[in-house]
Amino acid sequence: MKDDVKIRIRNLTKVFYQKGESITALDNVTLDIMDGEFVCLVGPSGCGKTTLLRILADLEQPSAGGYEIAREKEDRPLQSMVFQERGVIPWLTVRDNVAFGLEMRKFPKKTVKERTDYYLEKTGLLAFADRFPKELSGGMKQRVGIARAFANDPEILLMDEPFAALDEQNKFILQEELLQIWAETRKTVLFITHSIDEALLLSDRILLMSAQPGRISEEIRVAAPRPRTMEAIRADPGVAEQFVRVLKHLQDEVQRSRG
Ligand SMILES: Nc1ncnc2c1ncn2[C@@H]1O[C@H](COP(=O)(O)OP(=O)(O)OP(=O)(O)O)[C@@H](O)[C@H]1O
Repeated sequence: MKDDVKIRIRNLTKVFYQKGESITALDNVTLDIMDGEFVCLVGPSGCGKTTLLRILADLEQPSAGGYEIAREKEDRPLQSMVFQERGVIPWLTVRDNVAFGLEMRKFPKKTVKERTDYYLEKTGLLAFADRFPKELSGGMKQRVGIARAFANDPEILLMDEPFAALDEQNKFILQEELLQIWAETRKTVLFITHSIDEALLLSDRILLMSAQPGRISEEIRVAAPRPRTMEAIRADPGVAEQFVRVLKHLQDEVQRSRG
């Protein structure tokens, strides 16, 4: 694989069969994601975003085509996934949730503690390390999922609308925390969102998908300088133009799929 390509997707097609009908969720998707790139997938509901992530997470098999994730270290998991919900294990404390992947891989106790503490601190969870998920707010639970994903030190991170269920205030805080951790680790991230603001704040590149069957129909490079804040993004005229472009794309695709 070319040096700096982290995820290479070639002619990926996924067809689901249900009750005698076939649904083409992904149609011939070809795409390279570079090492350390933050890419957001945006598209109308049902266009195949989650299907693409699930294939890259090895939870679903492609019908045709394939993908490759460049491996840098042998002892790393290929990918960690952060979901909108269901991301925490209810019977484990916050600390044990974050340490889970590392424990499974049988790292020395000292390494597990150091790495767990580091990400607990980064996500503001150190003081809550001994609590159980039912004692946490929605925002804190999402922090646990993020801390665990980064602590695992995977080759790539896959995030499926991790902030969608949070209120605006919490969402802004978590988005900026995520950006800080990402800036330190420079993990390759593929992130699904329905929020144009979120995509513009986080991404190096936004991939716009067409309504079913899902294809990548356009890409937008977000040139705004980093580190970014929502205030700066909202005040940037270039970004405002890109907002309108993404919005128009979504409106056109929704119209097309209805019509
Ligand atoms: N296991 C499955 N069996 C049958 N059809 C499926 C299955 N999983 C997904 N689909 C169909 O594939 C299409 C793409 O679904 P997917 O969940 O990937 O879309 P999405 O873009 O993530 O949608 P949303 O934005 O609403 O979450 C949809 O039509 C969906 O109904």
